[in-house]
Amino acid sequence: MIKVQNLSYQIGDKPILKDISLTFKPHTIYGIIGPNGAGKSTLLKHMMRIIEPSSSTVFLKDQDVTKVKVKEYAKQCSFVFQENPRDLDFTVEEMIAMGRYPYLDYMGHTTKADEIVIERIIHELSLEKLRERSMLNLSGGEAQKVFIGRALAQETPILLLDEPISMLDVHNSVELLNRLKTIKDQHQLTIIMVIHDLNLAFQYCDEIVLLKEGEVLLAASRQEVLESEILQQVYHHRLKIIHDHGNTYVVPRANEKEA
Ligand SMILES: Nc1ncnc2c1ncn2[C@@H]1O[C@H](COP(=O)(O)OP(=O)(O)OP(=O)(O)O)[C@@H](O)[C@H]1O
Repeated sequence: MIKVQNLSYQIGDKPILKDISLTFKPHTIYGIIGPNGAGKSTLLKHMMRIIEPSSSTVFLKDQDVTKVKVKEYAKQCSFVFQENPRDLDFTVEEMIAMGRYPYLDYMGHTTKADEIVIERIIHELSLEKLRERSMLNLSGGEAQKVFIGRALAQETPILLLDEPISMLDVHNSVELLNRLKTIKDQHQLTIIMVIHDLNLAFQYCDEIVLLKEGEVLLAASRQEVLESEILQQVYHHRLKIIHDHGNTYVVPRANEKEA
């Protein structure tokens, strides 16, 4: 279980996060949503420790994360950043293999067990045809899938993803979200992702955290958030909510800006 407690953060005199407290439980997909600049990535960066949180604000299994060794943290939490480096002269297979680094011995050797995981991830993300290709000449979407594969190869109980589908086409987005849902169910994972696509957020996320101007306005089940008027107010846009054969679709209404 990962928990954020009274987390505030400012840059200069600009408050970016305001007293955020959230508890993320296992076997749940969380969608962090909110308008541009709301503080979504900054919140995730604190949980990733890209921005080292001040003490007693982020806890992993009740332990202050600032006291957890980086390699130990890497066995518990894997990340995919919003912007990933593209100038990496490694093959796709080598990149996925990097996800195994917390488990390697001091010589950095992979074992048969590591190779089985790497093969499985390559297969599950349909990366077979790209496995020998250099990261240098992949498309944006292909590279994004590889970074997600590297995180999955870490086999952590917690997965933090900053806009994991931002570069993927419709088919690849849905395929990836289906895969995440399956591994969440199989391994009781906690998946926390920043996601802009409200329609997909409400189809795949069990819980929604709605941020605005550094504050949590609502953290609740997707159903509760859907039923709340606050969603349309925050985005200043009317949304059409369609229930069809057990699915719920959230669609922005064209030409109807202000809610
Ligand atoms: N280094 C920085 N210096 C000044 N302001 C910053 C810095 N980093 C982030 N900010 C500001 O902090 C706020 C929150 O940024 P953040 O990237 O967390 O938002 P976000 O909700 O993820 O936005 P988006 O949806 O556009 O990705 C924004 O107003 C941003 O301009």
